[in-house]
Amino acid sequence: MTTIAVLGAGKIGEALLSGLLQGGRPAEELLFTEKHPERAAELTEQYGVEGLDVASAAQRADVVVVAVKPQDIEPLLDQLAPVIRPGTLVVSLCAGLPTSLYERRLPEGTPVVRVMPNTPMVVSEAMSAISAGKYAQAEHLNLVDDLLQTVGKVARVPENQQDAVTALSGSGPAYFFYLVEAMIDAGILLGIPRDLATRLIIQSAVGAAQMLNRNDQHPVILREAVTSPAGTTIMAIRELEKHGVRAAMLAAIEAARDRSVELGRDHEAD
Ligand SMILES: NC(=O)C1=CN([C@@H]2O[C@H](COP(=O)(O)OP(=O)(O)OC[C@H]3O[C@@H](n4cnc5c(N)ncnc54)[C@H](OP(=O)(O)O)[C@@H]3O)[C@@H](O)[C@H]2O)C=CC1
Ligand SMILES: O=C(O)[C@@H]1CCC=N1
Repeated sequence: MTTIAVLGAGKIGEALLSGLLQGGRPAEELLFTEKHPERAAELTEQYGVEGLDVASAAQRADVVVVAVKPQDIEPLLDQLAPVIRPGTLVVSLCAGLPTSLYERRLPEGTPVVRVMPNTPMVVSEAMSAISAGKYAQAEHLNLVDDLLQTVGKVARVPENQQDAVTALSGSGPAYFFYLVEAMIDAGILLGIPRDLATRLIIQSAVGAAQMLNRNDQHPVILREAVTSPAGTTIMAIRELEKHGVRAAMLAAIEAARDRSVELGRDHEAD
């Protein structure tokens, strides 16, 4: 039995708890900590998972998953450092934070794995990228890989790619939601009722995602197959190009990468 404590059961922490439960992990093997007692009570009622304080969770956990905002890491490490048991595996889900931060602040030799997951974890379709810290061995990386495979797909990446990965797949679902939102608005502009516009666009997104997921055709080929000569799609593509949507996407993802780097810099050693 491997006991996993999620420290900070907010959006991604809750997604992980619910994904692991859906993946068949028993509630008795999961713990969480939360700042607000009302939220902790709600989560326990909904998932049957026990909420504890950091010290009690650290006493019982074999794996500690850190899922607080990067800006909240320092007080959490202050709480964790004196109570974590030797050999406990620390898994960080935090954007920007390097494994070296944990290695510096927690007892010497603490194994750390940095992970960038995403919220489709709630439907067991997460994309998680994992990187080993200085003291993490193959067994630690394998354990995290197995754990995350129950909630989606896993890629192993060098830690120096994690800021870019954060910008691509960590934030990635938000870009798709944004696009869906904009397309539904376009439906409203064209006089389609919101419910119908929403159904049309969501099913188009689901179908397109499944075609992409078949892995046998490049997105360009799929787009070309929709784009008839002198037809409707090419008129739309011309507008997208005119408005610089591709360039906007490149600049947006670069800005997200830069913010991830900045979040890590805030916690560099003096
Ligand atoms: N949301 C996402 O799609 C993704 C997020 N991440 C990363 O996951 C982390 C969490 O993000 P997200 O879930 O969105 O953020 P949330 O703010 O939703 O969740 C963090 C939770 O932790 C609580 N918290 C803060 N400090 C402590 C503490 N010392 N002990 C216990 N609980 C604490 C917060 O309470 P309070 O709100 O009161 O401060 C909040 O409920 C971030 O580092 C983010 O970079 C990674 C990938 C995707
Ligand atoms: O926006 C954020 O900072 C977090 C990290 C990746 C997705 N959400």
